[in-house]
Amino acid sequence: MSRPQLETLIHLRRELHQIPEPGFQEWKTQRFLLDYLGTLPTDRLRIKTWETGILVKIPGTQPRKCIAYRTDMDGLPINEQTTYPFRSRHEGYMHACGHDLHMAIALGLVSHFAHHPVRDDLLFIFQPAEEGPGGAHPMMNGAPFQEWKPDMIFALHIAPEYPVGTIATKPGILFANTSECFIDLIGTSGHAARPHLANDMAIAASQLVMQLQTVISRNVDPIDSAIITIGKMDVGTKQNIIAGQARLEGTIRTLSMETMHRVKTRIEQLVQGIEKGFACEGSIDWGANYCQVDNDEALTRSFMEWVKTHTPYTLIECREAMTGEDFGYFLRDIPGFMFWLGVDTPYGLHHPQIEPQEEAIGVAVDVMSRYLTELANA
Ligand SMILES: CC(=O)N[C@@H](CCC[C@H](N)C(=O)O)C(=O)O
Repeated sequence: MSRPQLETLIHLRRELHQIPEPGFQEWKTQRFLLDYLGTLPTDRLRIKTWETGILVKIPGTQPRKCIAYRTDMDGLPINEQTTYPFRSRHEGYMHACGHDLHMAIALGLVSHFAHHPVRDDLLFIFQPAEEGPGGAHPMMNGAPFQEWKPDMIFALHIAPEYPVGTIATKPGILFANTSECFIDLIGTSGHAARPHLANDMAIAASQLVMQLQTVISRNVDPIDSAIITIGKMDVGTKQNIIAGQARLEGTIRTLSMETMHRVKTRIEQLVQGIEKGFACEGSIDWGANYCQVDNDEALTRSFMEWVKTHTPYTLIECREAMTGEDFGYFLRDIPGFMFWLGVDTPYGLHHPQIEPQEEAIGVAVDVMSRYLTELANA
């Protein structure tokens, strides 16, 4: 890709970076993407919207199959702390998981194939709500996707830990099963000086958080992997009032559905124990569940070999990660894979200071435009 083409995509990424929006509220993002798509040779593109998402089909010259590429679109509730002059204009929201880069890459690919037709149909999917509550599954059930259902599907995710020019993936499970976990405990509030007349949910919640970690250390096979992270606790109302309620918000990660089931069962038992032990009421809402990202063995192997032999980039066969991705729903039905794209930043995903190297956009468009061309013309 030429320097001016890369500059255009970097500009698009910076514009998108300034308007991060929560899942299923990506209306400005959708408008921005549609406006850019409108500048491309529109006689070559078929465009449909679904909620805040977009599907773009580029009909092939002699189609035998349809090949899809997917990007996510949503931002995260994080107060940005980067050094960028183009920081988020949406107070309290940030593209801290690379979805701004992911979208710029997808736009680069649409632009490329709008000007360079291939034999098979191509479908570009701009999917809302990856961070939650999950847009992939409902989008797949929607009419536009059903009408244009692809035969293969691919996606990438930025990887802070790898240098620019690195592609990392593996056949089989790449990302974990996930389930959100919201636990409410209801007791009785009261005066700080009269604890015997109240039922303190600060104590109950603290004990529960500690007990939850024993599920990982004592109920999961140590050769297997699982995580329970409680990322948020909301307890009580004031320092001198005994807390009558507590809410724990977290996420569970496992490498199999069986382990997910076991972990959830143990959490339910522990919450029942807290109810008995503290004479309170407990309830659990499992929120959004994502199935594992399970890369197709043969397609992934042949892509890895192709990167090694046909590109100047570094290919790493990585280990699975406990990250979640609702792209797993696409891969449950359609063969394909996801890979990591090196963006070389010391700050991890979801960090308020993450500043991915934008040159990686060029690497991704180069790799995927060449790979999709080869598949679509084979
Ligand atoms: C790539 C990435 O960071 N994905 C998120 C997916 C979150 C799923 C859901 N909201 C949950 O928290 O379980 C991740 O946190 O791994």
